[in-house]
Amino acid sequence: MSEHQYLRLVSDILEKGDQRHDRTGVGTLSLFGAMMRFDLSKGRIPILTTKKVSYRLAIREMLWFLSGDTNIRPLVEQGVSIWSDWPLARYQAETGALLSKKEFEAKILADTEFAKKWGDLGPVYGRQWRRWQGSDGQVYDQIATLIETLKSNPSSRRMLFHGWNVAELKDMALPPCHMVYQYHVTSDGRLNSLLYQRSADVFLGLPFNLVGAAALQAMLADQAGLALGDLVWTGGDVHIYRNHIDQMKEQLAREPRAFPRLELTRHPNSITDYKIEDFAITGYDPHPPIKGAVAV
Ligand SMILES: Nc1nc(=O)c2c([nH]1)NC[C@@H]1CN(c3ccc(C(=O)N[C@@H](CCC(=O)O)C(=O)O)cc3)CN21
Ligand SMILES: O=c1ccn([C@H]2C[C@H](O)[C@@H](COP(=O)(O)O)O2)c(=O)[nH]1
Repeated sequence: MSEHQYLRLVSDILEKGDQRHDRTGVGTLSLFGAMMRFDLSKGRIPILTTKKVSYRLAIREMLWFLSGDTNIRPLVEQGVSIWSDWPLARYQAETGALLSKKEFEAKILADTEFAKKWGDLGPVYGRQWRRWQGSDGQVYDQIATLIETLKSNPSSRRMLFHGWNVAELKDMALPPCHMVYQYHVTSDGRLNSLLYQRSADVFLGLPFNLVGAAALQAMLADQAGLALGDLVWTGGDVHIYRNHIDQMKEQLAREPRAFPRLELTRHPNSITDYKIEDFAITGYDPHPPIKGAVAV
């Protein structure tokens, strides 16, 4: 029930992973189907300790999803660059301009019209979670419905939200990876969650996804007046990019430490009112960071 699960998954992939070509051209080692379970009930949050994880970026990303926004501008304003490569690639492909990521981000910040035109990722996570456009003409806020159900009918088996809106996939910069989140309330009032991730970049993406899912679970429990239970993570195509193999071996050689604690220091009335300052993480004592390039 700890970081050893992640490290075991890494060594399984390195040992038994299928060598595959992938969309990005980088190539991966991949296994299909994996599960991990983290106990959040004692106040611990799964932020990996075998490398330093920039967990604030992952929480900021989750708050951005919850805001319903799909433009990178508010992320860039907060110093979060993890989504900038995809709009930049589109800008370069469509205009032939050769800007660095830094130059592109500076233009996104300086020019609102430019940001509107080039900074949007299409109808990705935030759009589907908060404003799913139904074929009946109605707009559905899946997060609001989830919180209502957690409060009014916690034994429901229908508490989930989904990002895979088939009709809108073609307009997304990337189709959702962490695509279904399901919730469950135990008879003694603990909130469990299960995240299904169809595709997982085990070195760069997965550590962020675990932090995001745990932060979201903590906010939902706070909104619904519930305690925390387990976070179950399950992955489909679970892969290590070829240019991350050395980094993963280095990480495997490190001894994991205890996960840090998460406490929400404020209890806003709405899921959209949380701020990064509300997340108090204590006791995080990671090994040094390990760098790796993201496959675009
Ligand atoms: N190939 C790929 N992997 C991903 O994990 C991923 C995508 N693409 N596309 C969409 C988002 C963007 N995500 C990303 C992108 C970059 C980092 C990254 O570079 N992380 C570094 C440094 C972050 C920083 O400090 O700025 C890390 O060491 O965690 C992480 C997640 C997750 N997703
Ligand atoms: O939150 C995220 C977002 C993306 N990823 C990874 C998983 C894959 O390596 C790429 C997406 O490429 P696809 O070809 O669409 O699968 O991004 C992640 O791990 N976590």
